[in-house]
Amino acid sequence: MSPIEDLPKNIVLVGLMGCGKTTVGRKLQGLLGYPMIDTDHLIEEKARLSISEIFARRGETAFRELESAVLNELSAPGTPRRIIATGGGIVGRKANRKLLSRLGYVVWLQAPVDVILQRTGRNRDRPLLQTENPREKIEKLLVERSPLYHEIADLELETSGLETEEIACGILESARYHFAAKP
Ligand SMILES: Nc1ncnc2c1ncn2[C@@H]1O[C@H](COP(=O)(O)OP(=O)(O)O)[C@@H](O)[C@H]1O
Ligand SMILES: O=C(O)C1=C[C@@H](OP(=O)(O)O)[C@@H](O)[C@H](O)C1
Ligand SMILES: [Mg+2]
Repeated sequence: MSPIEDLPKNIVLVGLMGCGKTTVGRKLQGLLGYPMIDTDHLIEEKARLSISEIFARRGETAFRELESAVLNELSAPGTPRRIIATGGGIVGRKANRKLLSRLGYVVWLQAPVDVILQRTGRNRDRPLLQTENPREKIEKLLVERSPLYHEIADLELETSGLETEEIACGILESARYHFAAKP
């Protein structure tokens, strides 16, 4: 596989919780050997609290403020190219969508609701899903957010049934094609 350095932009992963942004981001890092950043991890470092603690102690609005602040920092000019995994709700704000579009090649990772439920049911670190009916919540978020992901996506990828390595390789192949077609 040829190196990513020929790609002119970051790779940005968006999509609902459990679609594999963090995991595929790590896989891309492994394949390419250059840094992967997860906005949720930057938020946790900044707040010195876990995502669940931020939601519990400060509320979702405070979390969204931190998320926008981190995205602004990542958008500063002159930063080296990276793989950026985002939190599923980052597309909620219009200003964030604008920054994400500018930041890189945006990949929307998708999965059916059943698969998302299965993948996210393994742990309790997603406060939005700590409800009586997580399926209903995922369905609602899917309806609300799908047009927002679509608005900024350069690539839309269904991930169910695919290994994370296959997804990462597919992203690289598509990104190369995209930038070759549009230098
Ligand atoms: N393509 C995949 N196939 C199987 N399991 C996956 C796949 N992508 C992610 N997972 C698993 O689903 C869970 C959620 O993945 P994660 O990367 O945290 O998603 P996100 O960051 O989009 O919320 C993790 O346990 C991860 O190992
Ligand atoms: O969809 C959301 O609003 C959220 C998704 C989470 O990230 P992942 O999509 O990586 O799970 C995390 O940012 C937070 O729990 C809120
Ligand atoms: Mg994640």
